[in-house]
Amino acid sequence: MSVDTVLLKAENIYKTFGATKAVTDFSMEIRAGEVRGLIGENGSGKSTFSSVVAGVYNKDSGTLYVNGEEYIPHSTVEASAHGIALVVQEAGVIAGISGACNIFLNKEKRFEDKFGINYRKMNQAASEALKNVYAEHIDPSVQTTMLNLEDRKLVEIAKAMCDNPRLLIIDETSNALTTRGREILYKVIEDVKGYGGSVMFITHDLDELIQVCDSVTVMRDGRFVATLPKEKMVVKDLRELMVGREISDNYYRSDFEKDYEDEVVLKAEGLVAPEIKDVTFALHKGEILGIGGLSDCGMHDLGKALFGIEKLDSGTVSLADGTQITNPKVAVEKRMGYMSKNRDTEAIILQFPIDDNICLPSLARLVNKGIIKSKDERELAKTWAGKLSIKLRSIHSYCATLSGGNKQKVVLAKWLGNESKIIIMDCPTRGIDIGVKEAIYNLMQELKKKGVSIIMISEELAELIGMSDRIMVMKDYSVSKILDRSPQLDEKTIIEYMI
Ligand SMILES: Nc1ncnc2c1ncn2[C@@H]1O[C@H](COP(=O)(O)OP(=O)(O)OP(=O)(O)O)[C@@H](O)[C@H]1O
Repeated sequence: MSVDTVLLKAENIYKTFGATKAVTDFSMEIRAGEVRGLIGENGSGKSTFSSVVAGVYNKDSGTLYVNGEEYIPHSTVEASAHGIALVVQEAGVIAGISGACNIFLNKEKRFEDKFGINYRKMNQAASEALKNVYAEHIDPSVQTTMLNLEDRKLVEIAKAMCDNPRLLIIDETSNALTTRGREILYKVIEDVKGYGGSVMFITHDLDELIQVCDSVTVMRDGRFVATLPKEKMVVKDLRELMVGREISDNYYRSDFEKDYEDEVVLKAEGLVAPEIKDVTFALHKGEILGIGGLSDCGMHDLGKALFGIEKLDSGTVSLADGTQITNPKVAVEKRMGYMSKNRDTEAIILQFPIDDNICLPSLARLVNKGIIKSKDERELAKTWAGKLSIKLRSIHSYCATLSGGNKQKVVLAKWLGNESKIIIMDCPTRGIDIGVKEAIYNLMQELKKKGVSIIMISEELAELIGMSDRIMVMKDYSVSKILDRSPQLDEKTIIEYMI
């Protein structure tokens, strides 16, 4: 197929959800062999459009063409039959069944013999599919619930790639991956290009976008804004096209003097768990303590342990008043908050309304004479949804109807609404657009000024350097170094202690 062939053409696509106009009069074309970025603010319609192309949603109107022929997918199975595969933003695998069963979902017939499905053959083929996406370390017979977030994503990528799709759609996946996972994803994209296929790549990371994509289409409020070739992909211009206003280049802190109190609010002493080795540190009032390292260095488990979710083999997490955090109930009572990296499964309840999610940690505070007035609940939820500019149709809508970035804002609203004094944020700006990122960093500084202490676990070195008072670098499940905020602190220094 020539690179001039238009593989996908979308003409005047409309998609609404009730009163929400998710995609409006949107048109674009992707050529064979092209890697096209698709960017836009949270809620601008990227996932909805890609889901229409991948057969998840029916469009309201407009026309899709694949290789010049009209294409009307009614399901992902039909889309897959047309060579279109989607890797979704969050949980894309089915829990409770093996990686192999996920990879060959709806394709089980391929392994049928006179005795039924031959799972040995299916596992063999799944091993091959995983190998093709550089993920041979995953055992395809293992249930996906046993795998970590990255490996679940790799199973999903293997599923999408198993029949060499003509168009691979990757919706905001890199932020669930480690550096190694991202390298794998980029190799897969190169492979698709190599056989003449195309990729639609959705990301909020503009540096990654420029590195990976040949061209980019910008969406705003469900509409087409522009398509730019690689040579015109400049971060500043892209930000402005997305947001429709100028965004400052430097949204991190500019102060470097010690700017937190001596008072210790949380002490972790000799923490030991399967993936934590003898971790000891103190968190101070008004401090942003960054925790960085390679994704499997133990920092995500540490976040859980500090909130009492992960059981410790030994060691203690204690607060200034002597309370030991042994479970999340005590943590919430003591005004601690925890934002999990696994948003859809651990941080919010998708099938609950937005207001219920926001109010969940605050219920004890909302009780008045044994009852919770729905007016109080609504007010609390509305206040925080407003402060964080959550893009929603109604405060009673289910969280499942929100775009990824807006779900992340609900998680934050939940802990701010409870007036948390200590917040553990695991990858707080994951899936967040550039405008909201700026707002979250400003909010962190405001919280700090009010004496709130923040533990920010992050895989983004720029974010750690830009926002932390101190950075605790972890390696092989233990603390390798604690670095003070300084204008001289650079990524290279942190990396030296990480690897
Ligand atoms: N299933 C649904 N039901 C109702 N509204 C929905 C549904 N899915 C998406 N929306 C709404 O459609 C709009 C576009 O959402 P979409 O998920 O496409 O945005 P996005 O650009 O992918 O955002 P993000 O970068 O945050 O992932 C949002 O207002 C969202 O709340």
